[in-house]
Amino acid sequence: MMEAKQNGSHHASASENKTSSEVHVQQNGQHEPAERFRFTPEPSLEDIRRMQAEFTDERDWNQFHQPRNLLLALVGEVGEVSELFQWRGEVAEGLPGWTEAERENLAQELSDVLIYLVELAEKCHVDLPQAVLRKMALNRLKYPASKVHGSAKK
Ligand SMILES: Nc1ccn([C@H]2C[C@H](O)[C@@H](COP(=O)(O)OP(=O)(O)OP(=O)(O)O)O2)c(=O)n1
Repeated sequence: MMEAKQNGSHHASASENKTSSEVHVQQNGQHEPAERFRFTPEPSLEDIRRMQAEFTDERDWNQFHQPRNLLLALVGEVGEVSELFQWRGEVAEGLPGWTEAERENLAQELSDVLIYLVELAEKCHVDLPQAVLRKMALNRLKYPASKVHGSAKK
């Protein structure tokens, strides 16, 4: 977000995150449209885990950060994200009409969710990046593209 502020607009950083060529070839060989929003690659989930561990160690807060407390904190932050969307009706991709302050608020609340999620996984000894890979493999098996293409049915 620092870069976005220096550039004077979130749109600058969002467009930097878009691919320059017409079609981006993903690691799995699939193609995605050039205009799809992308993250910067860093920090990794392990970087986030380490930074949050340093934050809690420096404050002697590990004593409060047991799994159940972290889960409650996570759910509380999800509630704060929900508040930002409350009563707006459906919101289109890219959040057209949202102010910079609203976008920054959302970025902060989503970050809180991620930080608590990562720490909850750490305290439960779930290696989250690897678990995500396993879960996505299961998702692909459960919902073969050839069978479910264009259908949201379960
Ligand atoms: N005991 C705590 C308190 C805070 N944090 C960190 C993780 C979150 O990223 C952020 C949460 O801070 P707040 O509880 O102050 O929540 P908000 O930043 O959302 O503020 P508010 O609830 O006032 O909107 O700080 C933490 O790790 N452990």
